[in-house]
Amino acid sequence: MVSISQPKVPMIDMNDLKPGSDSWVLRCQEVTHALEEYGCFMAIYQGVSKELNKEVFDSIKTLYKLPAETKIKNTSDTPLFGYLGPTHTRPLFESMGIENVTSLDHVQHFANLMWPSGSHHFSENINSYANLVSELENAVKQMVFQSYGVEKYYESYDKSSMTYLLRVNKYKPAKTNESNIATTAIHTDRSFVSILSQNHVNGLEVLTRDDKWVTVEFLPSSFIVMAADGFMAWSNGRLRSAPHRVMMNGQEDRYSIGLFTFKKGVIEIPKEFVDEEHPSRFKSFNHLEYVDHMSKSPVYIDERAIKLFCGT
Ligand SMILES: O=C(O)CCC(=O)C(=O)O
Ligand SMILES: [Fe+2]
Repeated sequence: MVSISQPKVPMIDMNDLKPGSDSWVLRCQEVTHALEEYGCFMAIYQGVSKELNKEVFDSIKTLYKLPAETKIKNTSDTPLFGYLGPTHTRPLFESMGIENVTSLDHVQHFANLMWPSGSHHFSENINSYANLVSELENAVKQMVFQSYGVEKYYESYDKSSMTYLLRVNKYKPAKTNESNIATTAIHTDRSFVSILSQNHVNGLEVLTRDDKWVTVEFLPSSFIVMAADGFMAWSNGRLRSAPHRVMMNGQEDRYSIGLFTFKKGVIEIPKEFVDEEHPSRFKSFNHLEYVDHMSKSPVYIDERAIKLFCGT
């Protein structure tokens, strides 16, 4: 019998890593290689306990039961960072955003808008979840910087140098007469790094270098780590900002959570990345200006956006 193996995104165990240990050094290479080849990998990471994970997903289900007039109170100065309701072109999708989610005050502000008379442990849970996932994000950045020999720049990308947006998404199953393709359009993320998790319903697909769609089959305690436009440009194109989309095929609601990170201020392309063999492909740019510009005039939603904004 001929078995055709489906391509899969690489899986990397990100537990118990101490900078400098043998397993850290090995993982640095695996992480960087995965982000260069696929633009993403599946991180097995037990930093978020099963209990916290369950509470967070349960509270998101409750959040989406709120009436539309409450959900639209989730607004932002940056278009696309607040509530997005179902539209004609995207009838299955709803999304809400919590900016500066690593700060408890900001999550409480969001929770007070949604539940003026109290919200149990929503803020504490979401804030802990975001901070725990941000540890994974920081380890990934540190590993990539280290494996490229530019660790001296890591300090400018540590937690205090980034801002963290949490988006919680709900996808309804497609009815038989609805196209399931249009759940989300093919895009790359405007962030530096994106880290995604989901309930038990699959749907995320990533485009490989040879133009094949890979369905991500999440495992327990797993997160998809993606290099996004900011990280790709920082690396002068060494890392891939992976095009992806969501397709709903089953009969159940899908909930996903994305932690999107943005550099406060300018992303400088390290001079070490530019030489005769690797000509400069991107100019230094202000990351939040890029995000703001692209959300106000979204000419492109894939990797052409960053090339248009700061490509050389
Ligand atoms: O829901 C997902 O798995 C992906 C969401 C996504 O691509 C995004 O919010 O940018
Ligand atoms: Fe995305």
